[in-house]
Amino acid sequence: MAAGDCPAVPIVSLAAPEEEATKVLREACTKHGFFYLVNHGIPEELIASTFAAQRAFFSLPLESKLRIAADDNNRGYTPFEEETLDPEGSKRGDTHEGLYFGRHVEPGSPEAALPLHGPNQWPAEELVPGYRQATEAYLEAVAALGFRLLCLLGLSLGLGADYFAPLFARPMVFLRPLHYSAEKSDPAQGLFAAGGHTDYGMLTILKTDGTPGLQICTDPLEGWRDVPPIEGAFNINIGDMLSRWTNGAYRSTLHRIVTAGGVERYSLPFFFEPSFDTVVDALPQVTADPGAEQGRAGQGQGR
Ligand SMILES: O=C(O)CCC(=O)C(=O)O
Ligand SMILES: [Fe+2]
Repeated sequence: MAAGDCPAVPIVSLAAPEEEATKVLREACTKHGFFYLVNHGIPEELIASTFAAQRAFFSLPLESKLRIAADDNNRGYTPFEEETLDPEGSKRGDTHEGLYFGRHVEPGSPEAALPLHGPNQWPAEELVPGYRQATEAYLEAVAALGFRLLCLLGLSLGLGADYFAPLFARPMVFLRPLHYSAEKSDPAQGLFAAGGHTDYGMLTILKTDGTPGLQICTDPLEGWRDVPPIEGAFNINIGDMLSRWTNGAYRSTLHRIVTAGGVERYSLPFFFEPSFDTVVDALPQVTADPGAEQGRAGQGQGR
């Protein structure tokens, strides 16, 4: 089957009757590992103000950005080409810079002793007025959306709407605002905006500025195919953790960002993971489709 013949990535609507949304979700997660989400309830103004805040931050001089360089808890700024999501397939680092923000954890609290837990690093208010307010509001809204999706995921797996929430009592969340340069990607030369990888966690809730670039590979024989932006929609994908939880029934699909050049790209991936002490093991009551994991063979690395 040629890449062009692949069925398109499904669209899940939160306004649809629950039974229908659950059915589309299951189909999407077993076949693609990706879906679009519409009627999600996150106001467009909040999304617009969050993107505006990121543009303002990333346009600062490098030394200002480095003042909040990522710390040991993986919170803060990472410069262009620092990250290489597919080290085997890349000749240079990925052409993006980014930031990480998590759930605020008070320094000195028992939780702060855990890896990756701690306070966020915010740019100074006078450097980027309103940055923190917009970004925190977005983080909160998208985390609430994550909890709504957990209900649907539980239903779609026959586990019940309330199965996952207790395992996310103190969720590990990371918002990762990204800024891609206008440099054209060149896969043949090992140059990527973001190299091929799977996400390591449960669920990624991605908003982009509408600039194309996202590609997925569900089967190495089919190659890479575009997942074009749909106005107003989120792109959601399953990570390695949920794939393991479901015995591979829900796929963690390879994806990458390949940019056409001449235009910068901004995106807001949000990584939604269970509490630090949640044990993730294959659920005996969920069975895998034969070959569900076949598209993952040996490319890229998890993030
Ligand atoms: O920038 C994007 O559109 C997606 C980035 C991505 O796949 C990631 O950060 O894991
Ligand atoms: Fe990713």
